[in-house]
Amino acid sequence: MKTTILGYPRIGNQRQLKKICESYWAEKTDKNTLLDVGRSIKKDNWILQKESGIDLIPSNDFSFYDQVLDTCLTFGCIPKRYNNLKQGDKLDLYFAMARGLQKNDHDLTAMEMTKWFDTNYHYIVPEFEKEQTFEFFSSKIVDEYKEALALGIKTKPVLIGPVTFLLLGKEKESNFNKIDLLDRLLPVYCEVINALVDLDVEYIQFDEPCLALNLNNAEREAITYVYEKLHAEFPNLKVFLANYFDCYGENLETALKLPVDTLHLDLVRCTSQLDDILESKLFNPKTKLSLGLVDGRNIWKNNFEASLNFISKASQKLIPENIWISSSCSLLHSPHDLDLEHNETNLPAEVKQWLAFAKQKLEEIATLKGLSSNYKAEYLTLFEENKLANLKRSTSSLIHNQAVKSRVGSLNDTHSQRKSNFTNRQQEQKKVLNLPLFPTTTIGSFPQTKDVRSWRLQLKKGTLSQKEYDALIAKETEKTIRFQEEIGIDVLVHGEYERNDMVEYFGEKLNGFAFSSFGWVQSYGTRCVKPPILFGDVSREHPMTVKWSKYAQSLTELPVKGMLTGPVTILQWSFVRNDQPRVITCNQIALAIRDEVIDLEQNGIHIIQIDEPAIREGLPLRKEEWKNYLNWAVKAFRISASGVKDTTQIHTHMCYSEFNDIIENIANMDADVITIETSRSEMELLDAFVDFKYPNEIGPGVYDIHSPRIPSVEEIEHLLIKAKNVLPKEHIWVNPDCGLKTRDWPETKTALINLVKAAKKLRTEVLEIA
Ligand SMILES: Nc1nc2c(c(=O)[nH]1)N[C@@H](CNc1ccc(C(=O)N[C@@H](CCC(=O)N[C@@H](CCC(=O)N[C@@H](CCC(=O)O)C(=O)O)C(=O)O)C(=O)O)cc1)CN2
Ligand code: MET
Ligand SMILES: [Zn+2]
Repeated sequence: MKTTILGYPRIGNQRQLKKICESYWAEKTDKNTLLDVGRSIKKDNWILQKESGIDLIPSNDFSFYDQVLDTCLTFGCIPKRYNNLKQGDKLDLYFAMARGLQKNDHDLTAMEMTKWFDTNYHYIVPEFEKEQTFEFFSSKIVDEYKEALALGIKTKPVLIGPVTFLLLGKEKESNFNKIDLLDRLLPVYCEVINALVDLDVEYIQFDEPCLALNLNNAEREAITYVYEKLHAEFPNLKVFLANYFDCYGENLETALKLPVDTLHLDLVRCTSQLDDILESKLFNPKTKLSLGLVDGRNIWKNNFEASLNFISKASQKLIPENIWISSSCSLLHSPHDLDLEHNETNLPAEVKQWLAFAKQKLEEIATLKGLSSNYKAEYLTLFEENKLANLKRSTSSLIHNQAVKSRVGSLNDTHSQRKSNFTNRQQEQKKVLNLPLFPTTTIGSFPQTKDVRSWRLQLKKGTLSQKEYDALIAKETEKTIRFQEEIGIDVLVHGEYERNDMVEYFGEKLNGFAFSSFGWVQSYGTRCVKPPILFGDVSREHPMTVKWSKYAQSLTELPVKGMLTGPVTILQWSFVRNDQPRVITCNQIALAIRDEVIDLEQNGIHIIQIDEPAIREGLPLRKEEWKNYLNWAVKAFRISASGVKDTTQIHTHMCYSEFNDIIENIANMDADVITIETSRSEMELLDAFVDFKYPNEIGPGVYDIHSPRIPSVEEIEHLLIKAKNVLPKEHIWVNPDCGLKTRDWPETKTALINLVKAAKKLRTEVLEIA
């Protein structure tokens, strides 16, 4: 039996990669230093895995920005607008594709970003056209293999499989099917593989998580075609085929027939799959199985007893040499190292002993191997420790709160129903709010500058008192209110300066959560989150946001929007307990948010935004399970939003989501106003709302806040006219795609001034026509 993992976190255990990349972008660091930091992270990761007892260590799981963007570069899939950069430095081209480039005589938009399956990780969306060609453009995968080899480690390079790569991409023209590009892409895959085989590569891991989705026949046939072809071309290459995040489902038959060396199973997400495979007539016992037993998506200690049961089941049909013990998916989605955590207040020792981060997961994988070996005796203490920790968790008094359980138990339909329907509410709200046509607003956060973050750090260290900290935040909030007044925004926000993150902040205020100090997980590029750890029943002890919203409202006559994170998003972006159904946990959060909404209303806040950017991401990968999820997710949002008067306007916000498949459910959330991300796709994401005749008000984003690029008045106006042509004008709001926290002030100022100008121009035009 051997151990492996599918990938390791690459941001560095102190977020070294984030810091160096951001410094490089700011032209404060040179390229060599950047490359050095990259090399040292890779080296540390490889050595750590080796020392932890991982037998087959991945390479090319490192990335300076995103693994899908890396794949685009590997195969020369570079949109034409970057052609002028192709002769220059490849890393600069790469970052231009990721972030856009507005410098010298360049003005290039970034490529689109979207969610990686059901995770909070965002990948860069490949762009394909009908005449798309491919070439072996970047040798990163080969270079990294050599880099590890030089350290004496023969790795398993990781490559996104060609079918998944194509399916993740976007057809930029409507007259072809991207899957038909396979004939042009596959020869280039062969070239890349050839280069690796020339270096004596034994294993290549092909990630094909599209196998967890509902595929059509053509797509399934593409899988067969690819792996038969690779087998014919490279009969000695060991193909490690990785599916994860769900079962193979109706793709299992296809997978079992493939001439691959190893099939990887995510046994965390899909526990039934091992039986299905072992009992299948199609299963070739010479095929190795990689048992994904250690959860790459959550932070609870593995249950060794349960894992050993899987291993022993597999051992009845397979010789030990044909069994891999592995992580369920890449550990990219896990925080680095629990050993760094020493803050007892945030992470009590009792909770800490239930957890395992990436480094600890390596140890768990090695221990599972030990426990399945002839040296089992040496590992029995670890087994007993694991059993005890899991037992303690299941019986801990920290977890249960009877009052919360009974409140959730007594929820009924009135809790998820506003007092009147939207049309009535809209009339009532018009009377009290008195907003112009095309009202302007922002999504909530304003620049989280280095200063703001350093105040929080100083507060944590004790070098700033709470009072001093609050005074600084108040000043920043006031500055932001004044700025919005000056430039003519209609519905203001307070700026969210008091928050480290839109989920972690609420976690900190709610009972039932613990926090890490260094548990960073990459969300996109250099941006990371520290998901709070939801271990017990959730309740709200005190109001969480009233103080700052009330303060901001006291500064101005204009309406200030209250700002909350919705229950589904808090659930989705936390590490959630796995001892009860998610719907129950979600309803607990929904009730806490509902109480907060009511408190805001009672304190004079008449517009309240409940962000639900993760509602789409939480969708199960297989359509069969959508209905159930959408029912409870939409209901949880409604529970949080329905405690208020008709005159109180509820907003929601979503970003990086495709809405086509779920638009009916989005409408069913019945928010008075929804703001969505649409600008990178040139309003394409609006189509779903138009086709469905979305009944409520809507603010399609007209400023791509994930890029430092500043949109011109004309560009914004162009997008607004697009919206005005397809939506009733009384329903349209004007706002950026998402919050401004990742932006700097100079670009924010110019962009928002342009945004207000564009809205005003449109108002005048409409009035002139009328
Ligand atoms: N949870 C979550 N998921 C999300 C989003 C989101 O906002 N939150 N937005 C979407 C896009 N994803 C994003 C994810 C992260 C960030 C982001 O800005 N993250 C920050 C960290 C935010 C944070 O937790 N900040 C803390 C800690 C800040 C910090 O790094 N402090 C320094 C010290 C301060 C300094 O001097 O720089 C340190 O600890 O070393 C704070 O403000 O208190 C970053 O990576 O830079 C943005 C978008 C989708 N998913
Ligand atoms: C990822 S959605 C972000 C919403 C939040 N209110 C903000 O403006 O930052
Ligand atoms: Zn957003």
